Amino acid sequence: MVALDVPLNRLFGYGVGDFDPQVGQRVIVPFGPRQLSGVVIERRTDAGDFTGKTRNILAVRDDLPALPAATLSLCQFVADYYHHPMGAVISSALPTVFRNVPAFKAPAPACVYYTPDLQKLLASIGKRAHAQRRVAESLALPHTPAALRRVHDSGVKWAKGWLEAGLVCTAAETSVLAAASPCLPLNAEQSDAVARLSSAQGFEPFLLYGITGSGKTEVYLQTIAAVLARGKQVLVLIPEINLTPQLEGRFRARFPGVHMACLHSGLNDTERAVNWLAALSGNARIVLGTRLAVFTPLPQLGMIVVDEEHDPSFKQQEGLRYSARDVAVYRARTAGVPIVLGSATPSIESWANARAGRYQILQLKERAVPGAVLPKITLLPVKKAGLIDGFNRMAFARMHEALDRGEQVLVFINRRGYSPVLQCGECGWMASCQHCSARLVLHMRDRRLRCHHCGFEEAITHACPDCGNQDLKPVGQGTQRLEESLATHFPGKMILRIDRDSTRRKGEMDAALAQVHSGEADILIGTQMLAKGHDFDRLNLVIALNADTGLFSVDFRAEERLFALLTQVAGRAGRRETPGEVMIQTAFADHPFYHQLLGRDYAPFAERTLIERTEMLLPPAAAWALFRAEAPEIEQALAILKLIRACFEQLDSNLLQPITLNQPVAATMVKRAGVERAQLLIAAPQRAQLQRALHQAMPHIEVIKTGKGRWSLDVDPIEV
Ligand SMILES: Nc1ncnc2c1ncn2[C@@H]1O[C@H](COP(=O)(O)OP(=O)(O)OP(=O)(O)O)[C@@H](O)[C@H]1O
Ligand SMILES: [Zn+2]
Repeated sequence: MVALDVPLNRLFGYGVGDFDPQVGQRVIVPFGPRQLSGVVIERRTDAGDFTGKTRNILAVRDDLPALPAATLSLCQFVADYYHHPMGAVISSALPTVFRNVPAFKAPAPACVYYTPDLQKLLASIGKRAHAQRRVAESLALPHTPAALRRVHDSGVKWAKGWLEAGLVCTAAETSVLAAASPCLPLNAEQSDAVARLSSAQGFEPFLLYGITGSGKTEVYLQTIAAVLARGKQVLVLIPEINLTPQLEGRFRARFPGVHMACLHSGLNDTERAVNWLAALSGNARIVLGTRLAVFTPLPQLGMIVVDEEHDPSFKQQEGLRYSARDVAVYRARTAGVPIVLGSATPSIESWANARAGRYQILQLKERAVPGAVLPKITLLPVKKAGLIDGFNRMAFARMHEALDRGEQVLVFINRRGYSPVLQCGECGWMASCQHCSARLVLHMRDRRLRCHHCGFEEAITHACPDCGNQDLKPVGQGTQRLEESLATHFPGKMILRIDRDSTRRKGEMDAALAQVHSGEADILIGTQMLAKGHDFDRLNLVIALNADTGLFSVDFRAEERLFALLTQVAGRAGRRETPGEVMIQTAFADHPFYHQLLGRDYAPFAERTLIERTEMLLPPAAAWALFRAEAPEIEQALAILKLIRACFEQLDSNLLQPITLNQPVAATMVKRAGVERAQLLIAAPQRAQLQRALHQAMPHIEVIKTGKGRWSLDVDPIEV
């Protein structure tokens, strides 16, 4: 029986022919007129049902060793829990190259070049051959071919020449032992955490609840050292943001002799496949990756770390809608290994688990750098009259002071583009997307109006299409407008805007961060990309604009997210000896949310939120499944959901009894990318009850005729 990535929720039977495929092996099979790559899930000796028309497999691919049973059963759990076809789950768990029919040819293993005697090497190079001398000097430290090419285009060619001349050596990338960055002497809380984590036996889930800058990373590093010393592999999951290089650097510096494999979207398909195979073979001892890495086979898994466990990017929002954090916890349990979920603002789900005693709490209450304290938070009222280009006067005053002291300032606004609305001053018309129920965002630099939901764009209109008025005004501000106005208020200061538009191309983010670290940049304007995880030395003042937008959302998780985001943003300030200050501009200074934020203590907020959720029967006090449907017309989408709802109504009464069946409703943003959307929420007090009902209902739901529409299921949705 073979699992194939086709939209049918079943396995497919094939004959073995002349092959001897093992369970977990990759095979090529005929499927209609096509050939597909699949994975053997089961071998049956009773050919009973399959004689006659059964076709044979065409090939067994040995580019991929058979997947271990643990990986197959993890995929099976995910397929069952998220109600997704097994073939599709396996396919998404595998690196892309193994989803294709052709065999994957792994490139020769990367080596590094270095010189044992730099003086001798330099002596062999002409004084004026500056480029060659530069490459030679770089070889004092081991360089991979790719790194050498960055030094100079001909770097590798020259290194090969010197290799032949005996002036340069090569070594396998992993065997080079540079000096490890020293372990920091831990404070009492950190060493308690490391002690408890490294002595954990079997499945033990921990919540590492530590304020920003409390040295959670150092706790991971020293715990990982202990796990590696026992000969085990470690899986480290991090959110889908541009933090990987920084974190990767810290890990590599600490464990220079250890083979570490990264798995994230910054790698090409070949690199991913090579790293993944290194994990599977056991060669890679540390796997550091984003969401998808949770499926990486690790034969000697000894511990799982989920950093910033509250981050929404751990949940995939399309196709296989899994939560990598939840899957990681399941994986740790079946593998019988400890798992640590780290955050300054744990998800309310994990908070509830810790409160219920299911997770052990390890708390870090102090900032790690001696003398560093949490920043002071001030709320600045936004009264229209008093604002200068959107800023309270006080904010400007503080910015001047900080810049005069030679420090950096971060202005945080979670909105890219120039302004979110282009409006006609006469009739009130606003530029909207033709395909979505959304406004078009003005991008001044390239004079375009863009939809941030579907990617639609058009040239800026110069006259109102409704009344012909030529006075169209940008309303509200985004990062680009902020950049423009700050440039006039702070002439001569280097302003660096970091958002998705300014870092689209490869290397742009690294270059920007380098400018922050070198101190070149004075004012940073950033969206949430810059809010998380970065460790800057000279940043003591953070100003957050427009935070209120998260406060009045229909999504019950909006406050939780805003708290996490503002805590992260605030956490960038004052990470060294100088105390930081955070100013949040708000029109709702009396809102209980801000009171709790001012307390800089997440616990009271989490407690209040958990009580509210329990009273209102919201997750985690209930289990949710959300069916979404989309169709050209909203009525069609609603009709599909009515049919789905009917499948639940027909369940046995004991299955149906604990279930709350809501009515299908239009989505908050009805139209998106040209289709209209609706949703149907199914709830139950417990996950198991919800799962039983889903398992009974799904076979009926899968055969519903959907006409021009389609539906999808999101178990444990994080956006509603
Ligand atoms: N025991 C220690 N003594 C001195 N400095 C430390 C210690 N532990 C960590 N640090 C330093 O403190 C700073 C913050 O640590 P780290 O980045 O690990 O914090 P974090 O808890 O992961 O923060 P965040 O949640 O904001 O990402 C780093 O510069 C780190 O080198
Ligand atoms: Zn659109």
